[in-house]
Amino acid sequence: MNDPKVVVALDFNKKSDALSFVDKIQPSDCRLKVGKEMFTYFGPDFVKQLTNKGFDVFLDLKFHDIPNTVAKAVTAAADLGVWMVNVHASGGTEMMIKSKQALESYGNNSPLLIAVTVLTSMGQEDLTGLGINKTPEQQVLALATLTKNSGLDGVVCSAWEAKSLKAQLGNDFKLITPGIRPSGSNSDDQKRIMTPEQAIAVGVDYLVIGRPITGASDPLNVLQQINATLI
Ligand SMILES: O=c1ccn([C@@H]2O[C@H](COP(=O)(O)O)[C@@H](O)[C@H]2O)c(=O)[nH]1
Repeated sequence: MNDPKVVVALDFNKKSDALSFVDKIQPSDCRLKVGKEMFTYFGPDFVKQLTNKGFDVFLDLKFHDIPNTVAKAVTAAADLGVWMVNVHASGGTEMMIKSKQALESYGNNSPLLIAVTVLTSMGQEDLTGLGINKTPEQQVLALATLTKNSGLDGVVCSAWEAKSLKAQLGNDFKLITPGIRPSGSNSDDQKRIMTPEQAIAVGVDYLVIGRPITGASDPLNVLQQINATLI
């Protein structure tokens, strides 16, 4: 069964730019991520357009609100037919449990529900600035443990935490990592970065990659090169 590891972050402000890339690829090449920018501009219809083409869509809206509101939001995501949806683990156990329960009636059609731990754009200084006296690795482990105990399917973290999370939370607990940068590419605003090959080697399940692909002069070629290194 084909299980593409790369999830391309479609962070465009023009639908035509996103579709000109999407029209060159197949669902077997990669999964697609729709985040706050494209969802705010183009809404559920854009997500439907992608799922209708057969793509697995990760709806990356990082819900963070009271339990009732987030449970209803993930239900709306399930109604859209997305493959994966996320919440912030810092929303707490009750919010995560209620969200997971809200998806029970979808059975095998339920999207994977994962939680964001520490954003990959954040490093030690950012945590300290928030008054968190832990290393990123310790804080990720604390939030990932909360997420697993709430019954969710996995977490968004950086590849740097993958080894210890797999060892402590088990292989079935999915790790989805942004902050992936092919060697030689710009890190942009990402702080906890790793190359695609290294990330797969440390046990990451899915690699979220945006600008290194979408900002390239030949995005399809970059995607194909990355996929070739993961075989
Ligand atoms: O911790 C996180 C959570 C989400 N993201 C999102 O992933 C992509 C990364 O894009 P790049 O262009 O490859 O940096 C982007 O959509 C973020 O919103 C993240 O980077 N880190």
